[in-house]
Amino acid sequence: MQKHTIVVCDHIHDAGLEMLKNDENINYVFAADVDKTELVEKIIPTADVAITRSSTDVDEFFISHAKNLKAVVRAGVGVDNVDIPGCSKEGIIVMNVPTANTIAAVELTMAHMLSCMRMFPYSHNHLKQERIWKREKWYGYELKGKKLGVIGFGNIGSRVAKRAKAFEMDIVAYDPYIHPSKVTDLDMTYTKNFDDILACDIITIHTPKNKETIDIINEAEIAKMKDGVVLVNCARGGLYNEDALYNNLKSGKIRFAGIDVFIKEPATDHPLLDLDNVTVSPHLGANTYESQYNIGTQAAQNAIEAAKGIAYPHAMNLPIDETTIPSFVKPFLEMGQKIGFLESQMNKSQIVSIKVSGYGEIGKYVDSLSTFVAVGAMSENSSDTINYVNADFIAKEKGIEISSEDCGDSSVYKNLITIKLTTAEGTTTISGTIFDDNVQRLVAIDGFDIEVALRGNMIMFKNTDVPGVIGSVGMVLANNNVNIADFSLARNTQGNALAVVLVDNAVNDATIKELSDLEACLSVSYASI
Ligand SMILES: NC(=O)c1ccc[n+]([C@@H]2O[C@H](COP(=O)([O-])OP(=O)(O)OC[C@H]3O[C@@H](n4cnc5c(N)ncnc54)[C@H](O)[C@@H]3O)[C@@H](O)[C@H]2O)c1
Ligand SMILES: O=C(O)CC[C@@H](O)C(=O)O
Repeated sequence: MQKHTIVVCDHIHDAGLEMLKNDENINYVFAADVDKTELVEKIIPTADVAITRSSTDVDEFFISHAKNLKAVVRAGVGVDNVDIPGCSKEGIIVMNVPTANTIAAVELTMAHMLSCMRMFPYSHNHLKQERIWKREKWYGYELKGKKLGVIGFGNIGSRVAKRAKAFEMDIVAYDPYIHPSKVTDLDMTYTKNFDDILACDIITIHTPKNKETIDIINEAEIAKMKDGVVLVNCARGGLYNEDALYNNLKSGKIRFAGIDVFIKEPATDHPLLDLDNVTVSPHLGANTYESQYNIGTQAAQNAIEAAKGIAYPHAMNLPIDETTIPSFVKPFLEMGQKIGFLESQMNKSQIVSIKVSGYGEIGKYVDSLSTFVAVGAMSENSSDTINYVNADFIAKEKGIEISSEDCGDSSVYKNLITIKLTTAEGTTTISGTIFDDNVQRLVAIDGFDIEVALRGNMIMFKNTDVPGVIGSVGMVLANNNVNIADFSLARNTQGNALAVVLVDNAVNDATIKELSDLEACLSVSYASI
């Protein structure tokens, strides 16, 4: 397999860096400490995939130097510093890591809210820095009984609301893009009237930053608020207009504000820092060890999968209109691409055709699905950079016939996809489904009914169904220091059997050859997902 270059543009957890270092197919470049202009001009042109955080803007300058780039992995949630339309134009997939830092941001929001109510950092400094013990100076307010307005009730907003409820606050949530029951089921108030938010004692915001949400709180909105209102922003700078925030903190209309994010960061010179009714933090919402470990490892895993063409988890600019497809379709697209990738490793030869069949509701989406399968199948052995934009075109150029079929209802599974890959050497057919808990499972391989996970290092061993084969396979693997993680077996009516063995580490060609020399072996293939 050719080596893929992954450039890490900002700091991520060491565990993620280790994953990149340890993958023999990845050429890993750590560029977090490189000056940003140098990064873009000298390093980005070599990148197949870039991992970024909020310190690296993926803007016109960046994109114009990204000559080989297949994907950008934003190691975090917010993609407001990524030019998504610009990336789409160049066929660059943008992915984020959506929930890994949710709890960290939720807990920081609670910390700001409590600090605002009790002026905690100020009383702390008074005693610690100035050595003054003046209890009468530090009267605060309680959260209990106060109305909390939550703007944006997604991963973070909804969890802030739950924690605030534990403090016996009354919650009012504004989010026009969710079903009201998401709020009302929690015994909280859902509103479509923004004025209900403005009437709250404390307001916290948890929306993305976009045209609709920039300045969502400005002078006019603040004028409608209660005197002495408290505002918290741990989402993005500029959702509350910064000038309006400053003026109204200064006048006392806003009693206190808790701010983690600024329009321009680093914000070491910001006027808000001069006020003594603000608690600030330098964009620390994601800064817990737990969150950084989760983000770093997930970003690395997603970047590796994207670099190899296996999958693009959490892609935000897929070549389909996501508003027109039901949510159950996206995991099937991702699984289709992985199956295509798996089959091209099991059946290594010139691809002749790919046929995609969909059973159940998924049958309506087989055309989109076939593009994803083609990306997976062609990525393994192609010198071209294959993406969703050029996959069909490159397939045609290579003479690969791609077809798809809506097969109507599935007899056993609600939705099922079957992918048949034909190469100059033969045909491989694999079926897969997604179980309710969003788990991808292969359910048939070359006519054998077998249920296996679609991940890791997989050995597919076909044999005549005679005693002692499992032991011999286990022995060969043990002798070669290969540890078995999972072993699934299936038999057919022709007296043959298939074993799918998941192993902990990569398997070399010599070990596969030893397995193929076993007497009962009909065929053996190895794939790494
Ligand atoms: N400070 C930090 O370090 C930090 C860490 C993580 C996330 N964030 C930021 O927090 C914000 C929320 O993240 P999340 O993970 O909860 O995202 P999310 O996508 O789960 O939730 C966002 C919610 O906002 C709602 N929304 C969108 N437009 C809206 C509008 N105009 N009015 C009201 N609601 C609207 C959406 O419907 C959604 O429910 C993002 O801006 C993210 O970048 C900051
Ligand atoms: O740490 C970062 O890069 C930003 C974290 C956070 O704002 C996010 O959007 O995930």
